[in-house]
Amino acid sequence: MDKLVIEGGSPLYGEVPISGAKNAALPLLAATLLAPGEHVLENVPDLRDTRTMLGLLASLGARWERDGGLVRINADVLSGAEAPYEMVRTMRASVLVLGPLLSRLGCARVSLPGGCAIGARPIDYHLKGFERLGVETRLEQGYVEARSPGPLQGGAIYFDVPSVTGTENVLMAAVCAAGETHIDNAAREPEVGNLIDMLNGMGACIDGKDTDSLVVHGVARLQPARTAVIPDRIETGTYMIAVAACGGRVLLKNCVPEHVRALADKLQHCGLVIEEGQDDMLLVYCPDDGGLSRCALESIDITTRPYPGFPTDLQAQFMALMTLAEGTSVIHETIFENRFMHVAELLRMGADITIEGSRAVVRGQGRNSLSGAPVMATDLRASASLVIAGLAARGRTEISRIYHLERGYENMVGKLKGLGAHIDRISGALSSAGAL
Ligand SMILES: CC(=O)N[C@H]1[C@@H](OP(=O)(O)OP(=O)(O)OC[C@H]2O[C@@H](n3ccc(=O)[nH]c3=O)[C@H](O)[C@@H]2O)O[C@H](CO)[C@@H](O)[C@@H]1O
Ligand SMILES: C=C(OP(=O)(O)O)C(=O)O
Repeated sequence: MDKLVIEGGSPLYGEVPISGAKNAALPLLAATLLAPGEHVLENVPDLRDTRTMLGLLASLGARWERDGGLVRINADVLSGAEAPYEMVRTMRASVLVLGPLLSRLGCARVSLPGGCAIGARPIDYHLKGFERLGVETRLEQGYVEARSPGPLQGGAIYFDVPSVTGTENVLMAAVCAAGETHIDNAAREPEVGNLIDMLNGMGACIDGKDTDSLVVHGVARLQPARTAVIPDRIETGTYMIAVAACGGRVLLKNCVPEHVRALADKLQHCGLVIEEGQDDMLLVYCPDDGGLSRCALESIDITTRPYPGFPTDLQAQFMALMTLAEGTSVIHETIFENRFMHVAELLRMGADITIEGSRAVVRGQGRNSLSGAPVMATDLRASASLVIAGLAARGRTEISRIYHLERGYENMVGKLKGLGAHIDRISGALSSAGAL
């Protein structure tokens, strides 16, 4: 099994380019199923998840080619309407093809994703939303079978909890439904806004972008468009936290400072200096304390919330940071019921954390408190938290099961090496040879 090997203790210096957002690229790729013709997407990150989505689109009949971040997709003829279990189980966001297939073909068969390491993650809001548009849904042999007896009709949908992919899926189903669709308590994440921009560029008529109340005025048809994927705010936040953990001074390029406001506010409280440059730059550094560039970190509490609140996708990374702070931090996870898988691994590195229901109490023991250890990644952001802990720890950390990380971080090893980190990816063959 491939591993990451990190020799911790080096501050980070330099520049890092932020990639396109996984969570924006996935719905944009799915949306290309909505209209025949050639769609062009820019700034598409090359990740395991975007490859899986391109594989899924190809299995539905779409043709695509990729040149760096530029992806051209042509979905003139759809040859199927099914997303099989083998694909959905490796990437839950495969359910995002349900909405476009319903809009284009009036039917779809998509495997239920099931739970994952961070929680049960049902898709009942998606299905209720489709039903409000006149779609009949049933569960058969682990698959959602959705069919519209006639043309889709606009309807009124209220989400009990704002769901990101639920909002995206219903938007894509509703764009060509007759009449108006109202989505209330919709998700306001920037990735939803990116999808709305793409859909409106294709000829859809959606009002209410960036609010929790969306109105879709159904249109007869859509045409392809050219759309750029927004910068990844979770990748941006991960590197910001890494600088806070390791010390140093890093310029983050091609990011949207506004999208990481909740994190920046917490990090500034902890002692990090953050300067917004031009629109697409953030300079983060730990003020110098006698040449070591490793200021003392103050602890602070966080509660995860839907955007613009503190993102659950940065909770694990922030927890790694709080183990290095002076004082106690309470981390309250309100979005997913089981998103503390990283705690057991951080304990192996010397952290002092106890879990009390949906709260983790982190007793920070200062900057030099973690020591390297062999640890195992359990999900995407848990993996990122272990990388941050490993970068800040004394000695060597080996992280196994890194395929989780590769779902969502483009070239993380290369980017960190570019900042001076001592991190390498070693292949399974090499690591077992080393063990002999
Ligand atoms: C591909 C993608 O964009 N993934 C993101 C998306 O996931 P995803 O869209 O799956 O997450 P949701 O926003 O839907 O989940 C929010 C909450 O609603 C619950 N819920 C959701 C749908 C539903 O039908 N029923 C239900 O009960 C979930 O269990 C969770 O407690 O938003 C999450 C929350 O910001 C992020 O962590 C994920 O990185
Ligand atoms: C939970 C995440 O992704 P997904 O919804 O694709 O599982 C994530 O990006 O942190």
